[in-house]
Amino acid sequence: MASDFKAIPIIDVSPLLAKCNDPNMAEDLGVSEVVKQLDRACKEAGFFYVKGHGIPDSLVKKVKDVIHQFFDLTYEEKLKIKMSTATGFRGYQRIGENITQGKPDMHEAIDCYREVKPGRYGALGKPLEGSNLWPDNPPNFSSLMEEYISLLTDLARNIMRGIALALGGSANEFEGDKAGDPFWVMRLIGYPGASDAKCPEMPENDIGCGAHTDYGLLTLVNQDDDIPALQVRNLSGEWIWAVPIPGTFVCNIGDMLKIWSNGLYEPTLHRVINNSPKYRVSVAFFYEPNFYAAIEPLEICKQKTGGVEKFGRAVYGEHLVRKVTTNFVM
Ligand SMILES: N=C(N)NCCCC[C@H](N)C(=O)O
Ligand SMILES: O=C(O)CCC(=O)C(=O)O
Ligand SMILES: [Fe+2]
Repeated sequence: MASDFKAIPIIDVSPLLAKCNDPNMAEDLGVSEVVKQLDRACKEAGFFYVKGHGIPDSLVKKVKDVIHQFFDLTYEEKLKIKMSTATGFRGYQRIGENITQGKPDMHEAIDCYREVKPGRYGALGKPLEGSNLWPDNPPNFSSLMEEYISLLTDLARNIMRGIALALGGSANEFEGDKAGDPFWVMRLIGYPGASDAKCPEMPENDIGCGAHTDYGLLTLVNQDDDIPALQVRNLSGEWIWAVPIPGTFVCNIGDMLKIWSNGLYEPTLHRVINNSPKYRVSVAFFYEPNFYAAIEPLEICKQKTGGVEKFGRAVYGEHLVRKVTTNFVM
């Protein structure tokens, strides 16, 4: 968050996607143009919309439709897939159970993580061990989400190739032991409206999700059309709306990219306030480093920022587990 941006840029990533498996992609003019836009967006806002992403519109909509259907169920039904420490923090959490900056958030959600088999990440990964809990209805809920996760993982990996070039690295900078085996997190979130029947006591301007930054590399948000609710804070502290733009994902960078880029790119504070009378859903997909990735400033970024490391070393999985295990009252 390094500027007083008033609007969030829209980037057509199709030229990047067309060339992202070409070993000479960095020399392509179309790719260079996208890379320039990514660099600017990451420096100035930490947020950007992507269009030309190739994810079918029908899937993007379908995913939100089934989530609306789920949140319309009674608490009793929803609690059949209740999240707990025993489920590896996977599953359904009620309104007010997620805590941000010490205050309960006015949202409900299903949290999902990449599967963690027992022992896979040793003692550190133990709290997240388990498989995701999916609703029974519709019967294709889980296959729909799995298809979505697979497509978004590929898309995020390709956008990260553009970001790697923007930082002056090779396109594969984040492959291998950095994010070649990416962890992922997905939150299916529902925010009651200002006078929603599900939450009649909710006042206006109540916080759907308090101000925070995301934890990993790159987040892709698929939000309901027609309901502005996501806000991003600029340098002066003004909250800039990330209004829904049909056909796009809202993307933002996470905490680990700040370290890898030695502060060239910083995650931006954002929050959610649903003042519309309508119930809003969003799907936040978090593309993250390898669970055990050791994050320290990349040499190329250090050189561009005075040669001194601005941040100490972090392990992504430690950062994630610390957040997840302190996010809830259950
Ligand atoms: N996996 C991610 N990034 N989730 C974002 C949730 C942010 C709210 C959370 N209570 C917090 O305080 O971090
Ligand atoms: O619902 C949204 O638009 C964004 C949610 C968010 O910022 C998050 O879950 O990290
Ligand atoms: Fe977020």
